Amino acid sequence: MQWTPEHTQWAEQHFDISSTTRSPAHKVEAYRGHLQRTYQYAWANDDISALTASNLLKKYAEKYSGILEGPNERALLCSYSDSTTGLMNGRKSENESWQEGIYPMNCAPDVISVSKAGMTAALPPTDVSASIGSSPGVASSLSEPSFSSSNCGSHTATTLHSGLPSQEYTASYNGSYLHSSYSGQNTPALPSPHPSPLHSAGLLQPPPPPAPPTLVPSYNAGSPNLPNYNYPPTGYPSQTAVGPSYSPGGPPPSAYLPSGIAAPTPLPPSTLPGYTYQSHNHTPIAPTPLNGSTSNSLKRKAFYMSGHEDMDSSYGNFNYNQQRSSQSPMYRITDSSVSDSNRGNGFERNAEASSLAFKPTKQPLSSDQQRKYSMHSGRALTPPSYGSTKNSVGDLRAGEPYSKFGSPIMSEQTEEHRQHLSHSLTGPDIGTATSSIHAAEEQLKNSDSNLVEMVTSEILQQVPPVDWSDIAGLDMIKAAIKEEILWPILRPDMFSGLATLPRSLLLFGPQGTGRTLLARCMASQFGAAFMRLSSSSLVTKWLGEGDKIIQASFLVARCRQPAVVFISEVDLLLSAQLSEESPVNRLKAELLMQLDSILTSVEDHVLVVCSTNKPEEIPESLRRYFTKRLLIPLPDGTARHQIISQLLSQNNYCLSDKEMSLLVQRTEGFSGLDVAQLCQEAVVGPLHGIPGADLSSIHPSQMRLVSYQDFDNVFCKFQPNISQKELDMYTEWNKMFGCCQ
Ligand SMILES: Nc1ncnc2c1ncn2[C@@H]1O[C@H](COP(=O)(O)OP(=O)(O)OP(=O)(O)O)[C@@H](O)[C@H]1O
Repeated sequence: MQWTPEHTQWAEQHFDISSTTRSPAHKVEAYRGHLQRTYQYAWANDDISALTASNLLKKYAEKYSGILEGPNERALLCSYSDSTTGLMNGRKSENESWQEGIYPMNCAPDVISVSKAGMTAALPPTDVSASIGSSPGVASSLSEPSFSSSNCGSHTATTLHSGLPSQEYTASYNGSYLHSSYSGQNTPALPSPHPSPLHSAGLLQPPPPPAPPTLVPSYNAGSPNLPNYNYPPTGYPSQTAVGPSYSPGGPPPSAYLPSGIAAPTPLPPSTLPGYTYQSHNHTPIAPTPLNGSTSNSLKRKAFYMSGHEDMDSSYGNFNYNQQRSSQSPMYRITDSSVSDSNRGNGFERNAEASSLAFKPTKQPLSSDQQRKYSMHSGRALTPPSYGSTKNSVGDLRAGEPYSKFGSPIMSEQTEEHRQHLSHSLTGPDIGTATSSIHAAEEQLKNSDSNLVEMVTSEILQQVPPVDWSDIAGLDMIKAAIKEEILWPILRPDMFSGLATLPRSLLLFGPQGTGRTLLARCMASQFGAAFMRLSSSSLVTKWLGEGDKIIQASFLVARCRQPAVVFISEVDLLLSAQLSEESPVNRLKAELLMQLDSILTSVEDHVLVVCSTNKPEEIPESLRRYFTKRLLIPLPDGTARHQIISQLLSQNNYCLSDKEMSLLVQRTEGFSGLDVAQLCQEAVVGPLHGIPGADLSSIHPSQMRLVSYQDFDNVFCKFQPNISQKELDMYTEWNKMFGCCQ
């Protein structure tokens, strides 16, 4: 239809558009003017009838006059701005402060560049249905394919947004930055086929590609001591770019593809020069609290199953080998005095063995090593401990008597930790966390010192840090953990929409599939203390004082927070089969009490990770204690290949591609642990047949290479330990109660 002067007259009868002042007293007029222009724009450019346009104008004039004249005028303006005008054409009011406060793209690049991981705050309305506790990041990343014309995103676009025309600005474009609560008011979607003037003017261009991540948590870059640390790069392509979730005028270049939340990257340590995270003034838009983790999971699955090679660099398979900063505390293993075997690639059996809880013969690490590990694992993303009094503390590290305990702070790290904390925790968090620590310290002082000492030496683990790349396969699980556990805890300010932070996690599935590795990895990523409680030890060896041990462990965890408490075989403690007289009930009651307090506490930074291979034993009423329940399956072919390659890379071997494929085939149904043990048996094959006397003098280079025959010889010792029936049971349980199908 044609624009005629009558239209202007009509509008003038409805709005006073003469005011040009911006004083608060004229805000109503200014805003009305804005609305009028906005609607004119849409009206003049769309095929709607004059009558419809008039009705709409009238309707919104009434609606907005109510808003504008209300007591919370400013807030309401902010809340509704994008959902109406944004939907129209993306234009904003000339009112500067309104623009600053609202326009999300101003802050998105900042947030993105800070996270270096492609986290977008944009959540299209299509995703607002998911649940609290589910990751907005997932939603954002999975819904991004509305830019379906892009090479990387197209595969998901068709499945997830098939209803949306590609290469077009749809209503979801402008609304996509809104938290669901912003769109509570029904707004007519008057699609504008025209790009925003800001776009046209080039004011909303995607930011330049962010600098390559420099704070990626890995620690062997360039270290000559860790030549075999990482998996072959093929499985873990590097992160190429992150970008905002829009692209004016057409499909974004692939480098700007919205790629969702990438691997959590350590928050920049305070020591990094030029770090300006705290300095930007934009408040990130609260991501949408999601309902329905299932939909998330399905999206994630679709994402992963539809050729994620193109995109995984910015998602689950973030390559930690890239661009490591020597200044990041995660990479500070430069001291050659720590042997390779202690560097912790997750495949180090000695390290594994040394981490068994309650093992009295465990050799504690030397104090030097302890300090190194605490430096590495303890300062990755957030400080392992902090407090107000420098030098007021003893360290709860292994072997230190309780009498030395005053506070969990390692004195020389205190200041740095506090600075870290100011980056990772914001606002009141800092105060509350510190006060929570002090409270825990007081309690600990009144506890049985022998018990505390036992806990700090046996349960508080001094194990090498674990990187995501140490864990073969499990891409979806790793992505879910990063998005739904790590990020919300690391950046609570960005996840304020979540009613509760996910603080407890149940990893269920067959044994030996890497659940402990995952828990250790989480601790490493958090820079958290890692505490490992073995339920079987608690209910056997420590039954008499098991409840006190649990209590003391959580107390120490609070003192050492951030901390990850890992409880293996938790079904033994929570089983529905326990008789009323069973002494295990005391342990169960104590554990539930501790879980309750962790779940309800806003100040504690303690994550509880439990594992079980009998999830069905956990009574229904207790399932709720686990905010997330993730099935950790047997490794698939690719993961088995990675495990074998990784383990063999520490030896001289000779296997053709065909033989390797055969090994992968023959290990079908094996757990990761089975595969690891098979390799360990096979690699000693060349030693067989060498006379004992010669063994002491033989040089490694004189040994024959490990061959397929060595594997063949030991295969008979290994059988898949798990039946198809059990696997089906896990799948069923996962379907009913799991969070990641
Ligand atoms: N996905 C994996 N990637 C690499 N190694 C793995 C993986 N899964 C298992 N392993 C190997 O198996 C060993 C045991 O793994 P882990 O202890 O984490 O399993 P788990 O599920 O906790 O088993 P359990 O419950 O029996 O203790 C690891 O040290 C590692 O060598």
